[in-house]
Amino acid sequence: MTLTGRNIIGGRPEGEGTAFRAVAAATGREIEPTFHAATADDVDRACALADQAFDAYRETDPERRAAFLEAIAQAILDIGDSLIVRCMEESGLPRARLEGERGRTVGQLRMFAGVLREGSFLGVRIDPALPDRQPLPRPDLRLRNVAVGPVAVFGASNFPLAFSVAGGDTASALAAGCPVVAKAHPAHPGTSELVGAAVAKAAAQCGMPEGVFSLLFDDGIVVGQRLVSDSRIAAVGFTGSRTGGTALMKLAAERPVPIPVYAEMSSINPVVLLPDALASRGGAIGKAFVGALTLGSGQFCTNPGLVLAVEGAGLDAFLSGAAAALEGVAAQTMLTPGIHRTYCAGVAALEANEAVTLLARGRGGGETQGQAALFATSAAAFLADHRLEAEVFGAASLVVRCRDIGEIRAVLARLEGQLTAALHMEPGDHEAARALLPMLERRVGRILVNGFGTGVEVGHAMVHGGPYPATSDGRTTSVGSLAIQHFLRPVCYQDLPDTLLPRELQQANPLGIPRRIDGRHEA
Ligand SMILES: NC(=O)C1=CN([C@@H]2O[C@H](COP(=O)(O)OP(=O)(O)OC[C@H]3O[C@@H](n4cnc5c(N)ncnc54)[C@H](OP(=O)(O)O)[C@@H]3O)[C@@H](O)[C@H]2O)C=CC1
Ligand SMILES: O=C(O)CCC(=O)C(=O)O
Repeated sequence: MTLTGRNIIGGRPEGEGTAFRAVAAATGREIEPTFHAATADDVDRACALADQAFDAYRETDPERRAAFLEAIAQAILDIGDSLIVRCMEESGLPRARLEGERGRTVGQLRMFAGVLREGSFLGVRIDPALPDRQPLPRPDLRLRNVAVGPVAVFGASNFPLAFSVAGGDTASALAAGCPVVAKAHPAHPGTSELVGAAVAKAAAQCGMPEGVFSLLFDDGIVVGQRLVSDSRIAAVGFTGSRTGGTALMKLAAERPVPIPVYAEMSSINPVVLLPDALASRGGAIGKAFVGALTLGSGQFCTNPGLVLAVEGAGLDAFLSGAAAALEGVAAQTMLTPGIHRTYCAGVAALEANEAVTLLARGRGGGETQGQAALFATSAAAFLADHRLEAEVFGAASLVVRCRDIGEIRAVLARLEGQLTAALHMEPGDHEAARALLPMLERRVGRILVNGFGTGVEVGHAMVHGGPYPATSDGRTTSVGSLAIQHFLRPVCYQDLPDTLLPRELQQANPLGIPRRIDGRHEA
């Protein structure tokens, strides 16, 4: 497909706004074609069409929406290798990673098709009338979840496929019955147009209303701000920086009608190395840790940015194993010049901190490449300096040397909300781990053992979330089937005649979906 460089509004390429070009991540050179940022009129039209599409789209049969999601998945695969090639050029990410990410994107869309067919996302609850109840009769009460309305989705720079135009937020919003207006990340506009055209093609094939999906470009923040401020937008999905996410939360909260922003933001993902694990395999954990730290140049919100351990021979073995592995790691191209600059500034700030020691660095590289780095400090210094808790987005991590488990607890108690926490343990560490679990449950969305949080599994039991600032709303997840809850809200129907009820609530259960009757699952 030839790129047009134009927004996709109601299925058509449109727009003559400010021109900009994509930049090749590896060279910093501009790439063809010229893209056009959405104007105020473009944003208005995309939102108006989404609003017009909403009522028809939200009442489409779950089966039709499932077929639509599957058609999007197929249309993305049908783009073929040109999608991977363009994405490699724009993001600097390697082929194998992007092919895997495409598989995840397609898998995610298909998973939500399965969620629609299974039906429990509708959350149907029925409390049948009790006309003879004393002292008062009970009315007939029937609850189902409905779609919230048009959703604005912000593509993420670090996952140009799985967290972007047809990524998790778009898949869950479309599954819920919400039209989507996607804002392409300016780091990969060509990839975004290719995927956006695939979504538009699938919408046309499946006879969906034209406003069900639009894609808008911008190389600044104005389009995103207009979108979040538009009265027809009912919710926002975002993956990116804490600065960007909190700015959008503020904007959404200040609207005449405030709306939820589901932002997945910063996390340093503490890794706790417990004593027996360190004693028995400290060096091997160090090597595995470097693999997780440097994957994708560390540009993951699940990157292990903080390591906590009690001082001793086991920690020394971990550090030697990690340093030896890190010194062999080549510098890797980072996603954008801005992300590279921010990473270098974060590393420089750690280097300049007198309480921090540089333990090892990866191999040096070119102007756009991130050089991995491992630092250490004491628990006392960490507790005294809030700056050491800041996310350095890239392959840098800080080891906090603790005198005992009590200091590990003290550091964990200080941490902000996180996406993940990892515990490395042997059976002899179980008691120590048990004592840490309640503290971790309060602070993180996912607790894992003998591994690292990078590479989130897409499934039904996944939580990719966590208390603020990991996300704007720790009650939910942005990966996995539960993410559909972002874009649903419950409505109760009291004493409606059966013929007026939506089909999922009708007495005969014509859709054959799981329901709770009087608090119990229907047999
Ligand atoms: N923890 C994580 O998962 C991630 C963290 N980051 C962090 O974010 C930094 C920048 O990376 P980036 O991916 O561009 O993330 P940003 O949060 O800066 O941007 C994400 C998207 O939001 C838009 N945006 C940002 N701020 C606003 C605002 N105030 N109003 C409206 N829209 C806004 C951006 O537009 P535009 O780009 O046009 O300005 C972009 O489309 C990284 O260096 C890293 O520190 C990044 C990715 C993931
Ligand atoms: O580790 C992953 O697979 C997902 C990471 C993520 O959500 C992010 O970096 O934004």
